[in-house]
Parts: sequence; C-alpha cells; structure tokens
Amino acid sequence: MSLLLPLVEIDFGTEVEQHRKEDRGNGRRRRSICGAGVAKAKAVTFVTGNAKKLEEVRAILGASVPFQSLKLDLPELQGEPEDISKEKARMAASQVNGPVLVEDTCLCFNALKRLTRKWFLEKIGHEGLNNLLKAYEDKSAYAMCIFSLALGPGEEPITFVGKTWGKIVPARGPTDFGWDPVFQPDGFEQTYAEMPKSVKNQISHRGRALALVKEHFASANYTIHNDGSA
Ligand SMILES: O=c1nc[nH]c2c1ncn2[C@H]1C[C@H](O)[C@@H](COP(=O)(O)OP(=O)(O)OP(=O)(O)O)O1
Ligand SMILES: [Mg+2]
Repeated sequence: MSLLLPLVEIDFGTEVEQHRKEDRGNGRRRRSICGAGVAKAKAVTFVTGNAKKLEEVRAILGASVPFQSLKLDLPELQGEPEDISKEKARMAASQVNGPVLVEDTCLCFNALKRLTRKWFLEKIGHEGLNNLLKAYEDKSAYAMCIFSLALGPGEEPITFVGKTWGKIVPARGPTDFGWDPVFQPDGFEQTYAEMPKSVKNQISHRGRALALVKEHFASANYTIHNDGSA
C-alpha cells in the first residue's frame, strides 16, 4: 500500500462492506477478507462495529472522501479520548494493513468534571444518565467525536475533533442510537433523536469532525494505491 500524489485513480464514494472472517482450518489460523469489490479496493477503510455511526458517516461524507467500511469490533479502551481514538487507528491499521479511519465518541458532563467513561449508557441507560446529574444544577454536556486517520501500520494517526454543546434531558425520541434521546443540542428544542437525521448531521459532533476530515482530504490530495496486501 502506498500513498502518492497527485490525485488519480481513486474510487470516489466506494461503499464496499468488507467482512473479515477468521477461521481455524486444519489447526491453522487463517484470515480472509471477502466481499464484492475488495480486490480493487483503493480507499481508506472506515473501521467500526457500530452500524448507526457508519450510516451517519456515509451520509455526511458522501463522495467527498473515498472510503469503504469494515465491521470490526475493536477493543473498548479506556483513557483520554484522543489517546483512545489514536490507539484504535493503530490497531485498525495493523489489522487492515492499509489506510484506516476510525472514530471514538463520548458524551462529557460538565458537572462531573467532564468525566467520560464508556460503560455508563450500557449499564445504567437513559434514566441513569439523567440520575447521574440529579445532584447538580448544571446539566450541560458536550458530545465529542474524534476521528483518527492512520495512513498505514506504524504511521502516526492524525486526529480531527468535533464538539457539540448541549444539555442532558429526560429521554425523548427514537431509541435506536445510543444517547441521542437524552442529548439536546444548544439552540434546539429537539433532542438528537427527535431531529431529522439531516439536521443532526449538520450540527453534530460527528458532522463537525468530518468537516475537518473532508478539508484534510481536499488539501492532501491523496491517491491510494492498494498493492493487494489488504
Ligand atoms: O452520535 C451518537 N449519538 C448517540 N450515541 C452515540 C453516538 N455516537 C456514539 N454513540 C454511543 C455508542 C457507544 O455507546 C458510545 C461510544 O462508544 P464508541 O466506542 O465510540 O462506539 P462503538 O463501540 O459503538 O463503535 P466503534 O466500533 O466505532 O468503537 O456512544
Ligand atoms: Mg467502541
């Protein structure tokens, strides 16, 4: 895999779902990547285990950044958000053996000193997130998304941060994506979950971070050649 200038031979808007399969045949561990179009993959691979994230990334990036997606559950690391995102990119780049884009998202509560930990939503749900702030007047929070681009294994990831400020409210709206029902962005009467996707994508932490990713790709003029190693 190599990255060359100037921009030629790029598959804009390629949205190839790759599924990495691991199986053990004859006692030997074998890895294969299958899926339509993989052989001519020439794009950055967006790695995530979250289908809703992928849906938004697709809608926001459109054809502006050539990417394909790979569903891979990377380990849930703990630590500072930027470090987590970079480490995810390093792990993804070595697994994909090519250029990758990953992101890590968190919801930070000001009253709790911007504490961010991964398991709150899963363990205590929307009501629990509200209860965490019961003792505090300050219900303000921000949603933060940190994308990391690693151009290949061993390459230092570049990060792109997007933040959207708002407050934590009792859940309103569809419950199909994380903490969307309890986050009401500043300047809006609706929670993320209640607003049309197109509005969320315009103002969201993810939309803001991806605007920086788009700018980066526009100015970097990458051409991504795949030598078949991925
Ligand atoms: O826009 C969002 N609106 C509401 N909730 C969201 C959003 N974006 C992420 N989330 C949730 C998913 C997970 O509970 C946590 C972030 O964890 P995070 O590790 O970044 O996501 P994940 O494990 O689902 O996917 P990935 O494979 O990309 O790591 O916040
Ligand atoms: Mg994760």
